[in-house]
This record gives sequence, structure tokens and C-alpha cells, in this order.
Amino acid sequence: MTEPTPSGSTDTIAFIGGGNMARSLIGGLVARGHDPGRIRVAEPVESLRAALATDFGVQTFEHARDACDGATQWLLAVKPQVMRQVCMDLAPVAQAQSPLVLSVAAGITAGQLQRWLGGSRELAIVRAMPNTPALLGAGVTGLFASAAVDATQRKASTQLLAAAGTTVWIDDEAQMDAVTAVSGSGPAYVFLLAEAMQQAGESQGLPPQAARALVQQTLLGAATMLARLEDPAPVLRARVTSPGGTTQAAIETFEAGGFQELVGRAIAAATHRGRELSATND
Ligand SMILES: NC(=O)C1=CN([C@@H]2O[C@H](COP(=O)(O)OP(=O)(O)OC[C@H]3O[C@@H](n4cnc5c(N)ncnc54)[C@H](OP(=O)(O)O)[C@@H]3O)[C@@H](O)[C@H]2O)C=CC1
Ligand SMILES: O=C(O)[C@@H]1CCC=N1
Repeated sequence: MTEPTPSGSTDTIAFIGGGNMARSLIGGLVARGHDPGRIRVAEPVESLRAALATDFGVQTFEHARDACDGATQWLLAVKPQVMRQVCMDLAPVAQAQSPLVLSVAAGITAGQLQRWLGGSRELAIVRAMPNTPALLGAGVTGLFASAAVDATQRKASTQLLAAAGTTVWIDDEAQMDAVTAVSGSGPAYVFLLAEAMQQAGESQGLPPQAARALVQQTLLGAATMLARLEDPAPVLRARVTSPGGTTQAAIETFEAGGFQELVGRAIAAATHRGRELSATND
């Protein structure tokens, strides 16, 4: 009989693609006690395979079929541009094994995955949109289940992604592009803000090390307040903004530059790009 891992799972997971997102998810899983012996990764780049094996003790393979053979859960973590070909190569194995298929690819729909994975058998497909803080267990994942996903598979998907942080189920698949734009890509927006604040601090005369420490802890402190306190963002912001003070001077400058509209346009562009990735890679 198969013994459960400390995280409670007896499933073998095959990651197809061992790049940035897979690495973050694998790091989160292993850190939370998932048996690395039950994690397989298919990745064509030898140096990435070696790093995954060394850092996390997972089994690595050059070819996707070898990783998938016998695995009960597949996590597709290749770029949207190659997903069609990857799935078509795996279709015979998918039809024979009927695994739970999870895809983290931006834009690519459950219907496309079902079509490319071929055959008459309807597969249980879950679209998952995690983000890279998964590496530290501090991520968030939006999840959407196709009609063929049963309650047990839904629970298994939640457990799998819970190793990466919190999970949010979405009922309407069309909203997955907005999830991607807000939280999938979101860490990059925060890093961009960190870069801009660091540069601006240095321009005002701060030593780089001091600017880095100030920016890092400010972002962490503000995010912790958002997460732990009941008060919404506008209330927290008001408490920093003394009338006629320094914060007001900065906020007025942001507003004059169209900050809110700019964020709206950026997230709309990312949402639109998700739809394009689906259409252009069909
Ligand atoms: N990075 C992020 O923050 C997030 C990414 N995603 C999604 O995750 C997916 C992967 O993104 P990311 O990790 O950033 O991309 P990466 O390019 O870092 O990783 C993808 C990896 O898959 C490899 N690959 C290509 N073809 C195959 C194949 N046939 N079998 C196995 N592996 C293959 C690539 O190798 P090679 O380079 O040689 O092609 C590459 O190493 C994308 O679909 C993206 O939309 C979702 C949420 C967040
Ligand atoms: O930039 C991208 O397309 C991927 C999806 C979300 C984060 N990275």
C-alpha cells in the first residue's frame, strides 16, 4: 500500500516544464513536506534539471512522456506558445491514464487543453494561476475546474496549490485572464514599484544599501497591514497621509500623473494579452 507523504498526498505529480513557475511551486511543495520522491519534472534544459534535482531532490526527465508515465496528477508549466505541441505529444498517455491535469499557462483554456489532449475521454482539467511567491509559501492561486473535475479532484487541486499559499476558486473561466493580470503578473508590479522607489531614494541622496532596506521593509510592512488588519487600503492610506504633509505631496503627484488610470490600463493590457495568448496559440 502507498504511504501518504507528510503533506497527506499519495499522488505522484509530473511537472511538465521545470522553469520559473514550476520551480516556485516545487519549492513550496517540498518545503511543506511533500515527498520529493513523488515529484517528477520533465525539462529539456539540462542545467535546470540538475538544479531541481540538487535543490529539491525531485526526479527529473528530459522527455515529458517519461515523467507522465504512471503519474496521477500532471501539472503543465510550459509557455502558452508550446502548450499545444506538448499536449498533442502527451495525448495518447492522457487518454490511457486519465490523470488530473492542471495547467498554469496564461490564457490557454480548459477547452483547448481537452482538445489537444485528444481522444474521446473527457479529462478532469483544472486551470491554476499561481504566482512566484509560491516559492516561499506566500503565493496566491486562482483556480478554475472543468465540468469533468469531481469533488475529490477539486480537493486534491486545492491541497496541491495550498502548498504555494492561499487559493481562490473562480466559477467563470473567462475571469481567469483577470486573475492572471492581477495576481499572476502582480508580483512584477510590486517589484517594479520597489525598483522605482529604490532609484528615487538614491536620487534623493540615500546610500543604496539604506534605500534597499527602507524599501524592502516598507513594502513588507504595508503588505502585512493589508493582510492582517480589517481596515481597507483607503483607510490605511489615510492614516499615513497627514493633511498638508509629505505623503499628501507625494499622493497628489501620483494622482496628477494618472496613477489609478495607469494601473487600470496596465491590468486591462495584461487581461487582453491572456485572451490573445489563447487565440494565437490555438
Ligand atoms: N513566471 C510566472 O510568474 C508565472 C508563470 N505562469 C505560467 O507558467 C508557465 C511557465 O512559465 P515560466 O515558468 O515563467 O516559463 P519558463 O520558460 O521559465 O519555464 C518553462 C520551461 O518549460 C520548458 N519546456 C519547453 N518545452 C518543454 C517540453 N516539451 N517538455 C518539458 N518542458 C518544456 C522550457 O524549456 P525551454 O526554455 O528550452 O523552452 C522552460 O524551461 C507559462 O505558461 C506561464 O504563463 C503562471 C503564473 C505565474
Ligand atoms: O507573464 C506571463 O505571461 C506569466 C503569466 C503570469 C505571470 N507570468
